[in-house]
Amino acid sequence: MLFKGGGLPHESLALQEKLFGAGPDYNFMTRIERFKNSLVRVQHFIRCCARYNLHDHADKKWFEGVAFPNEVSVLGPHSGMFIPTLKEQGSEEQIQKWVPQAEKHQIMGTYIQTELGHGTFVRGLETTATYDPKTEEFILNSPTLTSIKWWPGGLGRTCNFGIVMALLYIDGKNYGMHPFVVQLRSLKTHEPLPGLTMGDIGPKFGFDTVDNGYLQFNHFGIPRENMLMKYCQVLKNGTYTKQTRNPKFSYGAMIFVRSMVVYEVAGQGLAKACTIAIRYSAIRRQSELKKSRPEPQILDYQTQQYKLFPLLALAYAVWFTGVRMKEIYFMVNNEIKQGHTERLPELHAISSGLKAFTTSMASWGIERCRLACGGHGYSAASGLPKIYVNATGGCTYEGENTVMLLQCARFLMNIYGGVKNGRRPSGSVNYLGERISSRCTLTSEFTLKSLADAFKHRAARMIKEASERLNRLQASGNDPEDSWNLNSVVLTKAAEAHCHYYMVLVFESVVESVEDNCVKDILRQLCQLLALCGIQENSGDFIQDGFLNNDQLELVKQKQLSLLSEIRPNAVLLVDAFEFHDVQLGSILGRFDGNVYENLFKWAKKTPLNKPEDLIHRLLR
Ligand SMILES: CCCCCCCCCCCCCCCCCC(=O)SCCNC(=O)CCNC(=O)[C@H](O)C(C)(C)COP(=O)(O)OP(=O)(O)OC[C@H]1O[C@@H](n2cnc3c(N)ncnc32)[C@H](O)[C@@H]1OP(=O)(O)O
Ligand SMILES: Cc1cc2nc3c(=O)[nH]c(=O)nc-3n(C[C@H](O)[C@H](O)[C@H](O)COP(=O)(O)OP(=O)(O)OC[C@H]3O[C@@H](n4cnc5c(N)ncnc54)[C@H](O)[C@@H]3O)c2cc1C
Repeated sequence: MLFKGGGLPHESLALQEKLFGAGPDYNFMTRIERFKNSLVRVQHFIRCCARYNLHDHADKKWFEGVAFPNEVSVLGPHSGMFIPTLKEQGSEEQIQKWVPQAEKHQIMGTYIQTELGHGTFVRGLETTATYDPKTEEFILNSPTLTSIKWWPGGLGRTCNFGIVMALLYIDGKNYGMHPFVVQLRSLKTHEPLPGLTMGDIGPKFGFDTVDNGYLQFNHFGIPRENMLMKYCQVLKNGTYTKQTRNPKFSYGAMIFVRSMVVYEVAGQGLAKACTIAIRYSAIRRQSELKKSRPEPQILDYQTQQYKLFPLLALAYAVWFTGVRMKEIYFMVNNEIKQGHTERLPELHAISSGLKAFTTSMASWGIERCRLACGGHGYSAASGLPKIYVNATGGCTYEGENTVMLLQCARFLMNIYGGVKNGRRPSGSVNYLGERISSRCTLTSEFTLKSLADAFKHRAARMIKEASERLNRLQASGNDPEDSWNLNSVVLTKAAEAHCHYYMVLVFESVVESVEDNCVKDILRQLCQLLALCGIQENSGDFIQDGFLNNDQLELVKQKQLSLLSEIRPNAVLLVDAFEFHDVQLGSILGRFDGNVYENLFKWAKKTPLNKPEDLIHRLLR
């Protein structure tokens, strides 16, 4: 049970539900059918929560994994953003009023921030909420075309409530972005309320089961009590008060989801893709290794191992890092609730950095898994296209990845600047205060410590150089903003190096904590492979300052190749250990029983194009 903790009982419960275990095939549906099917599942899921007394969020998550395999349902924005924002930004009274209704799904909400003209630049959003002390209302308005809200999940058709991020105006003064609870649709008729123009934004790359929507406000009034008032209040007479706390608290929902995405999206998506590709590679036989011998399993080709085993190692690394990210989020969030906000900047930086780093790696990795499955990987029957289109959304939503790396880099530059002025860093950046050795200690043993040290050296050097380059750009006459932009490629690479080191370190710590020697040895091999591939793929970074020499690089290559053979006997077991049920994988290639060909044939026969259809028949006759 390296992975699951208490998840299995809830998965088994969910699998007993006929609708979840053996529903209609997603691949043969139109977008509208996919959406409707997901809504039917949502309703059934809600009934199951009541029937099985599922209140705990983690328990529901296990259930959801079976109910909505490899897709986001409209419950995602509701339970992942609407409810957490109410809880984090609402006053006690507001929490009492809305959270119980939301948890019982009597109201369904979403998080409404992005606009047609701006997503990344939150300070550039234009929707206004103007307080009118006479009516004690906020008047929400979309003053321009670009201010129309665009993208929120569930907004198009489903949700009847939303948290709207808007600029607060009182007496002509702009107080910045604040969250407002807004009823969007009638609880009786489900029609949009007067003053709101709303709908679905149309088909997308993935996310077929979510009605991402648009919303235009036409001087739409909401009661004063609907501004979430935990950190800032507007009194009846229009007086604005705020606690002397970090103004970025209103960005809390984004930190939460970014922290969850590492595990929920990147970790799960890549682990599923590896399960499919590795199981299939053990079933598929092709070509000859030796003359007049049976065709080998394609997993026996070194090149196939070289494609897949580094991704398997990455899947384990991202999974462990995602679990650690969640722990850090809840720990720091608890500290914040008790008034200790010192670690908020670090939480913002590490969640931004890891969200970007892991979703990019997972997205690239899932596509490599698809390519490694040859022709059948290209078929929807592989399940890989669906996993890819949904997971790759994580590179964009909740902060576009480049922008998130730059946020992480901003923190790293602040910390590095502080170190130069004698401050001691702590937490994930404590290594920036250490003396880092300039020569690599890697030997043919490749201890995990020596590998992690190599990544530490790389990150520290790249952060130092990014900082020095920034200073040089300013010293040569550029203003700070231009210097930042002229240095931004270097900055994103420094942030990636920091995240890469963090991931290797997390993996190393997990290996050290394992007591079973056999499991420990196997995980050590994976961790070594992860690190060695990281060194080889970024070898320029490690050689640039003479840290690693050519002889060591040759050793890296040799060890990488020998690890492929060492991992081969355990490869299928290592993906089985993720314990994904066939329903969760949604893949004929990745079936647990390995019965691929027979099921591919059955599946193809069911495709709607094979059914008698008048128009096609007439056109072809
Ligand atoms: C329990 C389980 C529950 C289930 C969960 C399930 C999760 C699974 C998810 C699957 C489903 C997901 C569905 C998809 C949902 C997508 C929802 C969205 O996209 S919604 C839309 C998402 N949209 C986006 O993500 C938009 C992305 N853009 C942004 O977030 C902001 O515009 C920005 C951060 C880029 C800049 O902000 P700006 O205000 O211009 O700030 P400056 O740059 O000027 O920096 C000034 C200072 O502020 C600091 N600081 C900044 N932020 C924070 C923070 N959060 N905190 C602390 N500090 C922060 C910064 O470091 C700096 O410090 P210093 O150096 O001065 O000391
Ligand atoms: C599937 C999906 C679900 C979503 N769900 C929601 C939701 O529920 N609620 C919601 O409010 N929003 C949602 N969004 C919107 C999402 O949060 C935004 O699309 C995202 O934050 C990116 O912003 P953008 O679209 O403005 O990208 P842009 O900022 O326009 O990005 C375009 C390019 O510009 C670059 N760029 C932009 N700014 C900078 C900069 N400062 N420095 C360097 N490069 C820069 C980016 O790196 C990128 O390459 C969703 C989006 C998707 C795809």
